[in-house]
Amino acid sequence: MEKKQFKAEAKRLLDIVVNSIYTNREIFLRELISNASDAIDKVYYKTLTDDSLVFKKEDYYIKIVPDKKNRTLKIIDTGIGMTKEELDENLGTIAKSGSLQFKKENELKDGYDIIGQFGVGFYSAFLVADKVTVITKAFGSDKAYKWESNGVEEYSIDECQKDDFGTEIILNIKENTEDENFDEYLDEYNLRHIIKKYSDFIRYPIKMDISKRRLKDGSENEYEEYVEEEIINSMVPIWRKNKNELTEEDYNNFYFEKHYGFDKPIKHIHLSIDGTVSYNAILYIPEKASYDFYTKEYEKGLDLYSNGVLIMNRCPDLLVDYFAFVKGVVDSPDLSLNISREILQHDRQLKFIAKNIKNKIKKELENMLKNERDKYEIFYKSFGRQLKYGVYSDFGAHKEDLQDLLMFYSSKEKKMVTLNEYVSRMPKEQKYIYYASGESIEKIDKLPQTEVIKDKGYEILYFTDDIDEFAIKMMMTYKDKEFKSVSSSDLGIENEEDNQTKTDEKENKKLFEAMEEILKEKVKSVRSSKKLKSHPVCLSNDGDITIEMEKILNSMPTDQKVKADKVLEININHEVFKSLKEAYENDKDKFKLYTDILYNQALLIEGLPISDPVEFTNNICKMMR
Ligand SMILES: Nc1ncnc2c1ncn2[C@@H]1O[C@H](COP(=O)(O)OP(=O)(O)OP(=O)(O)O)[C@@H](O)[C@H]1O
Repeated sequence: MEKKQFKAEAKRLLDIVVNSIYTNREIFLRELISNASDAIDKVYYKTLTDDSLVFKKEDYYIKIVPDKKNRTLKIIDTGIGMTKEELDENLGTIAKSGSLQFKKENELKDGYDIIGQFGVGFYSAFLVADKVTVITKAFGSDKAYKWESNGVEEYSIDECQKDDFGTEIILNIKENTEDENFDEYLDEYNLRHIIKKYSDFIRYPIKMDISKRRLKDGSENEYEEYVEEEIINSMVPIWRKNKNELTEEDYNNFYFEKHYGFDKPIKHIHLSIDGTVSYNAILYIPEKASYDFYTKEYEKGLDLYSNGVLIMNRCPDLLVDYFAFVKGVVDSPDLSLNISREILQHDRQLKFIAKNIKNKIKKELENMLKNERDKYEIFYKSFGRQLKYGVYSDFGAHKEDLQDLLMFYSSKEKKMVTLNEYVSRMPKEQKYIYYASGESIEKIDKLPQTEVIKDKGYEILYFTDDIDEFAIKMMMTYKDKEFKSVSSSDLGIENEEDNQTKTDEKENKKLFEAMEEILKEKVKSVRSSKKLKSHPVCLSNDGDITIEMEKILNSMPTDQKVKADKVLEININHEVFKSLKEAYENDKDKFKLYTDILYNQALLIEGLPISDPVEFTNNICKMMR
C-alpha cells in the first residue's frame, strides 16, 4: 500500500487563516503581543532551569512603536528569539506552533502562562499589514536573521545585524480603503485602547512612547511637545493577587475601571479555585440597577480571560439569567479555545465554572441576608424583581435556589420579611400564606378584603411588583404551605359565623340572584361576605386568575385578554345592606341603581376601571337628589 502525505496549498491556507478565522482585525496586536510574552516566558523558564543564568526583570519587556510617517508598526520583544531553522519552521509552516512544542518538551504544567498553541496567530499580522518583516536573534546565538513576506507569494530569510537577542516585528500597515481605516493601527490612542482591552494582564511590561504637552520652562502660555515612555498594561491582574493584599478600595477601583457601573458595588466575591477546572474570578454585586437593566438591551455576562488574555467581553454563558446583575471577570487556563481564540470550542469547562459561580453567588446572597440584613434590603430593592423573575422562569425550575432569597412587605411587621420568617411564626391553625396584591403598600393596607385576616391576627404579605403573584403561582407552596390571595372567595378561615353566613345566604338568595341578573356577565355571582367588617362591598375571585393578574395581563400589548371570575361580596351587616333590601322589596329602579353603584365601588376599590364613569357619577347624583 502506498502512503502519501497530504499536500496543502500554502497560499490558499494563508488566505483562509488571514481572512476567515478572525472576525476582528484589531486582534492581530493581541496575537503578536501574546507571542512576545511567550518568547520572554521561554527565557524565564531557561533561567529557572539553568543556574548559570539570571533573569533580571527590568531587561524583559515588549515595546510597541508606531511610525505614522513611514506607516510602520513595530512590536519589539526581548524574548528568546529564533534561530534560522526556527524561523523557517515556525513562520514558514502554517499551524506549526513552536510554543506548543516548547510546552510539551519542557513538560510545563497547567497554570504556566504560555499562550500559543495553534500556530496561526502570527499570520493575523496580514490582516493589517501588506508586508511583515521579522528581525530576530536567538538567545545564546551570535547571528541574527531577517524573515520577510508579503503574505501572498513567498517568504525570504537572510542574515542581518541585531545587537541583542529578541525579536522585532515590523508591520507595513496597509493603505486605507473605502471601508477600512488602517490609520487607526498607527494611532497612539487607539493602540493603547487595544492593548488595554486584550493584553492588559500580560505579565511583562508593554511599553509605548507617548506624545505629551507641557508648559515651557518659565512660560505661562507657551507649550512644548515631548515624548515619554509609559507602561500601558496593568500586568498583574487583580484576581491573581492575594486577597489579603487587596483593600476594599482596590476592588472598587477595578469596578470603576472596568465600567461595571457608576454605583459602588455592594459586595465583591474573589474566587481562586483549583480543581478539575481551575479558575480565578472577581464578581461584583452592584448596589443599583443600571438604567437598562430591566430592558431587552441589557447584556448580561462576565468578562472571560484565558491566561490573562481577554477572550470575550460579557460572556453570557457564565451567568444564569436570574443573577444577570452580577458583573466581573473569570480567568481560566483550562478553557478549550477555538483557533481564533474568539469563541470556545465545547463548553464543558464553561458549564462547570458557570455552575460553580451560580452557587457562590447564591451563598454570598444568603450570607448577606443572614448577617447584613440592611445591605441585603438595599440589594433587594434593586434586584429583588430579577430574583422573582427567576422563580417564575423555566416553569419554576429554579425555585429551590431562590425561594429563601425572596422578601415581601409584611402587614404585621411593617417591614420586609422572608418566607421562612413568615412560615415560622404562623399560628398552628393557619392553613395558608396570605398575600394581597396592589399598586402600593398604602393602597393594599386599605383593602377591605384584608380586614378579616388581620382580625384573626394573621400576617399578610403585600405584593406590589407585577411579577409577584406570577412567581408565587409558579412556586405553588413554600415549606408545604400554599399561598392564598386575600381576594380569593374562599380564604380557608374556619369561622363561627360560617353557619350564620349560610343562613344569610339562604335568606337573601332571591336578592343576590336579582343582583346577579342586573350585573350579568360582569360578575360570576353575588354572595354574602365572610371577610368584610366595616366596608359594604368588595370583589373576590373564583378560580386561578386573580383580579390583580387580570389587570397585569390585560395591560400587556397583546390581543388576548383574560378575565378573572369575579364575585361581588356584600357585607350584610352593613347599614347599606338594609337600604338595599328595602329597595329590593319596594322599588326595583332604586334596587338597580344601588346594585350598579355598589358594583362600581367594588371596582374602584380594586383599582379597576369602571366602564362608564359618567353613568356612575349620574347615578350618585340621582341618589343625592
Ligand atoms: N516574538 C516571537 N519570538 C519568538 N518566537 C516567536 C515569536 N513569534 C512567533 N514565534 C514562534 O512562532 C510560532 C508560531 O507563532 P504563531 O503566533 O503563528 O502561533 P502560536 O503562538 O504558537 O499559536 P497561536 O496560533 O495559538 O497563537 C510560535 O509558536 C513561536 O515558536
